[in-house]
Amino acid sequence: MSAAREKANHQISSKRSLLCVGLDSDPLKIPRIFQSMPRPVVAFNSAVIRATRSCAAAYKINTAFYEARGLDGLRDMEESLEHVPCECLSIADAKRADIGNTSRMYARAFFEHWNFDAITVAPYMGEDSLEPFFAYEEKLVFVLCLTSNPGSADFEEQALSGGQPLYRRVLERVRQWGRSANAGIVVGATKSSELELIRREAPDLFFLIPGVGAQGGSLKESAALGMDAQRRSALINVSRGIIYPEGEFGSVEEFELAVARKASALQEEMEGIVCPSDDGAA
Ligand SMILES: O=c1ccn([C@@H]2O[C@H](COP(=O)(O)O)[C@@H](O)[C@H]2O)c(=O)[nH]1
Repeated sequence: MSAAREKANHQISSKRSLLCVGLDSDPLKIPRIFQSMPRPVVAFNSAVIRATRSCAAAYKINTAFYEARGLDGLRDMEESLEHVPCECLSIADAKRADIGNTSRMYARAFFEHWNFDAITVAPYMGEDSLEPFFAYEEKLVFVLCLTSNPGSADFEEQALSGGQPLYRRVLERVRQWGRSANAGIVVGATKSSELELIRREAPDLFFLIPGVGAQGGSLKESAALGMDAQRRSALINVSRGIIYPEGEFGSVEEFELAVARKASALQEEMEGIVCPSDDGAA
């Protein structure tokens, strides 16, 4: 069993939460109080992490928000990763994969250099492009399956010659390729009508479910339909819906309070679904 998967599942059970906080931190959107600090994005991320630590099972760093700023951004990503509590799963939302030779370098970068627990990868180039990621048996590899965006209709939902949609072929293959339970898939929260069927067909995979909040997916449906039979093995990502609370903040503490309120409201919604027998009582 992959250590990363165990770590995530332990967090889900102990925090009664499937919450993955997305650190999609855009320097142009972060509150003014951080702007005058020496490393605004790192200060912002560490405040978000402090405010959400008791509710979050995982943190997802979308690398695009850091790569967009070149070396400064990568330094911020590296330093922010150090603030992610070691008990929580760290996910590099990098959506990589290339010919095997190149994928090995991507896997080394994210799993060895930065030591993320998990990564997102694209299935388009096939088995040899993903094998270098699955070779890290202790990590979790989330393969894009049915994504949350409208463009999922262009390829993922297209039927192959036998009538099966492409995303279901991806699902079938990922189940064969993963090792030591280190395989996962990404399914959008906006695709809740397909989520039930996908979970039935893949009872063993770990699900990463983005698209709640700003993209309109339902938290309750995604949580109820995405978990496995043990009521674990699913993470619901929320990025903008947590990290950018409305209002002006006079201090970091005020900002943290607003973020903590958002995170705990989401955790409370999930608690009764993760632990139904407790009626949500802590
Ligand atoms: O299908 C997908 C795959 C990845 N994402 C990523 O998740 C977050 C969602 O952000 P929100 O602000 O909560 O909408 C973001 O990093 C996306 O790149 C996704 O949305 N859908």
